[in-house]
Amino acid sequence: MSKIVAIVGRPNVGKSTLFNRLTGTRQAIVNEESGVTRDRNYGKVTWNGVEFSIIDTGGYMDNSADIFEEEIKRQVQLAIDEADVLLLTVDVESGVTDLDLNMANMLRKIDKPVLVVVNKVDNTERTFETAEFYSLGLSDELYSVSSINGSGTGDLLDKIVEVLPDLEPASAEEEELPRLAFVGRPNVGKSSTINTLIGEDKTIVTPVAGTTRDAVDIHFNKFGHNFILVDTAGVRKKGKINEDVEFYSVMRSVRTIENSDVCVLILDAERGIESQDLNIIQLVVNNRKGLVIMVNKWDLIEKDNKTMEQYRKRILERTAPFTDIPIIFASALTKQRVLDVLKSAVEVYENRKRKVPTSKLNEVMQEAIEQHQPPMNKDKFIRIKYVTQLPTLAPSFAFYCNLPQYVKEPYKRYLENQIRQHWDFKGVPIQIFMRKK
Ligand SMILES: Nc1nc2c(ncn2[C@@H]2O[C@H](COP(=O)(O)OP(=O)(O)OP(=O)(O)O)[C@@H](O)[C@H]2O)c(=O)[nH]1
Ligand SMILES: Nc1nc2c(ncn2[C@@H]2O[C@H](COP(=O)(O)OP(=O)(O)OP(=O)(O)O)[C@@H](O)[C@H]2O)c(=O)[nH]1
Repeated sequence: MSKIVAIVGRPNVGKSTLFNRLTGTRQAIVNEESGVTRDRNYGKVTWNGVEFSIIDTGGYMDNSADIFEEEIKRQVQLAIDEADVLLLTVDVESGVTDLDLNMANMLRKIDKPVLVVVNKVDNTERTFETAEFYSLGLSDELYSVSSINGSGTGDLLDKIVEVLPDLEPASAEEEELPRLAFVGRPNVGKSSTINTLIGEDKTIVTPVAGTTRDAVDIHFNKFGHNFILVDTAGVRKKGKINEDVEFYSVMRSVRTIENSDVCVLILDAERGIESQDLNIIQLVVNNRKGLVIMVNKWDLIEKDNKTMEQYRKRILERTAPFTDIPIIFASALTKQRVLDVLKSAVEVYENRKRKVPTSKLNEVMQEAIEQHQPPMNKDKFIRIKYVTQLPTLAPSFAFYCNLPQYVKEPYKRYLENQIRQHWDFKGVPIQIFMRKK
């Protein structure tokens, strides 16, 4: 089960610098070619063996002076709804401001852990200036950090791990059921699809209340398979605000995606695939979950015998380099192909569990490597000796070779494609590692 930490704070206090420091990465995966937008706001951290996600709530708005306080309030409220632990970040250079106080007021009313992080404490003198933040009335302890040089962040991470909720692992029986999630922008037809699926169905076992909030998972049976539909309440609850903003759709999707095995991304056929959809796909891929794309409202499209293929191509142009994705053209309204979506999700679930025997893998891949050797790098020959599939939950492969650092992205993509050509990993992100041998 997922654990989510959100960084909140007014503009310019250093949220994104803190985020980069805590996630230990420069998450600027700007991949212009593939059209996959960068992922500056979401990252995974493992500290003392505990894994959690961090979300930076900043940066979605332009930083002009006329930032609406209303907008900031909404962001904080959403972070409060969606996260398990909140980091209220403040800036020792500017001291306590009205906006800090407003946020503190909102955060004081909730019963989730809130840590006050005083940022920009770059040297000892500045430590003496942090005391004024006790006036926020939020905690007995302040965490003084310098996101720029890293000081204090270890203590902060220790504390985060300490206060994260202990989520009971799901029961053994539940562990084995495929967990499916429906995600997508507002109004694409998520609720309608779920209702079409479970509407009059009498085989629903029980709605199980989520542990941390009002998420409801529904046990469900169709064509001999048992499933869990993840977070149906979150989907079915009507949005109170205009959520057609990237931040909201991503933020709302994080926990749902993390708690699933396979995500069905629903698109509105009349709108096609948009940048927010790509963000959601990025989130699915980062979490190494399975993916099915459902193009909903297909009943509204004027079509001939080429429409579907053209539509499919257009989507895959945007998701590249990940293009081995099932796409189903359906209508929740007329029920056309809605069951195919479910079938496809089950296939993807099985694909994600696929384990390729090492001998067979080497047989096929050695041949592929012989046919197309890794390009020489700095006059050096790269020799790939053998490959194994790692015992991870989602498929990942380690190629052992003499100079792993010299094997570049295009060649890794070649290896991945070869794997995909020989075994069915449709809908499943694959990781390729090069290791020294
Ligand atoms: N001296 C010092 N400056 C810092 C520190 N952390 C961040 N800054 C600077 O503060 C400025 C704002 O940092 P950001 O991380 O962009 O702030 P933010 O809160 O994410 O801002 P928004 O994206 O507008 O919400 C930048 O110039 C940073 O270099 C720090 O620990 N010490
Ligand atoms: N024509 C047509 N309309 C559809 C279809 N599926 C959903 N709709 C309509 O699209 C609108 C939005 O559907 P919802 O199921 O509420 O969408 P949602 O994604 O759950 O929306 P949010 O709760 O806002 O996130 C409703 O008016 C539905 O009747 C479909 O397959 N065809």
